[in-house]
Amino acid sequence: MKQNTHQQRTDNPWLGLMIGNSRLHWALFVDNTLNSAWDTDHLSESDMQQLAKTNTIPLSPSSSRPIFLSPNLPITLVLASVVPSQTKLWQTYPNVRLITLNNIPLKGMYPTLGIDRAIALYGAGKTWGFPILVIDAGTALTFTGADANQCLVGGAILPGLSLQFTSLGQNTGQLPLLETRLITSLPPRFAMNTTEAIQSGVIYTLLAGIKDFIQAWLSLFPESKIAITGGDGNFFQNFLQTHIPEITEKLILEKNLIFLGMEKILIGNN
Ligand SMILES: Nc1ncnc2c1ncn2[C@@H]1O[C@H](COP(=O)(O)OP(=O)(O)OP(=O)(O)O)[C@@H](O)[C@H]1O
Ligand SMILES: CC(C)(CO)[C@@H](O)C(=O)NCCC(=O)O
Ligand SMILES: [K+]
Repeated sequence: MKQNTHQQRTDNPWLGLMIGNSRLHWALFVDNTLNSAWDTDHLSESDMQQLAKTNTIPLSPSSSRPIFLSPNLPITLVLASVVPSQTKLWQTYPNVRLITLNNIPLKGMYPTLGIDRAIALYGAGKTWGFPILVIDAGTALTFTGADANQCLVGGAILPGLSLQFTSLGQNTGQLPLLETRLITSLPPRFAMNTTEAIQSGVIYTLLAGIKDFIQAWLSLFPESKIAITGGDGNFFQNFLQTHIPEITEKLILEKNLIFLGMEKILIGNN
């Protein structure tokens, strides 16, 4: 039966790796359950040499509990990547399974759709039901929606929070480079200093844009849930709750959405 083949595939521990544009996102699954998730920088040259030589992955969720991987029976690495140059580096690893759009049971996808968007969308729909809208607040901020038939409706891509600060900081003579993690409260809308003026412009414009996309989505699919993920997911969820309290009950923050999606894809019951 289908059930058994699934169990064979998923009962052993496996490591999920999502190669994002800024960093690597990892998750360890043990007994079909997400055991731990963590982020690292992209791997260095020497890390990659170690991987090629020993088939061990020089990373661990915590230094006190390293993952020791036997070269004879390497842990399955379930890989998805939006950075083609990084994908290639992992092809030396013997037990790697690359997830591509072909593995995702969504209809109507276009060929260049980002695999992270497709996995997160599928994971969210399988978890909270279709139709669904996913907001991924990462390096890029994306909206990706699917209808009740698990068919891609489409979405939008714009520079994420840090990238907006970076583009101002790096492409102007006088503007400082602001750090997202230092922002703990909303700035005044009409700011009287440079730092808060940048924060106001970027944050209120992003919030207004997100609100507008959510409202446009809900006018098409009033019963839809909206899942938020990505490095800035917390940030936006907090502010959206105060900004548009009426959608609070529809908003779901799930930091590990990409890994929920990988798990659903491995289980394979469409
Ligand atoms: N330690 C961190 N390093 C980098 N970005 C961080 C960190 N903590 C929070 N962030 C925020 O996360 C955002 C990047 O999100 P994320 O890590 O999801 O991006 P990513 O690696 O490009 O993944 P994706 O490709 O899925 O967007 C940045 O805008 C930044 O504000
Ligand atoms: C939009 C990003 C950068 C978000 O990580 C990624 O999904 C990507 O590279 N997408 C390809 C283009 C598209 O999704 O239409
Ligand atoms: K990205």
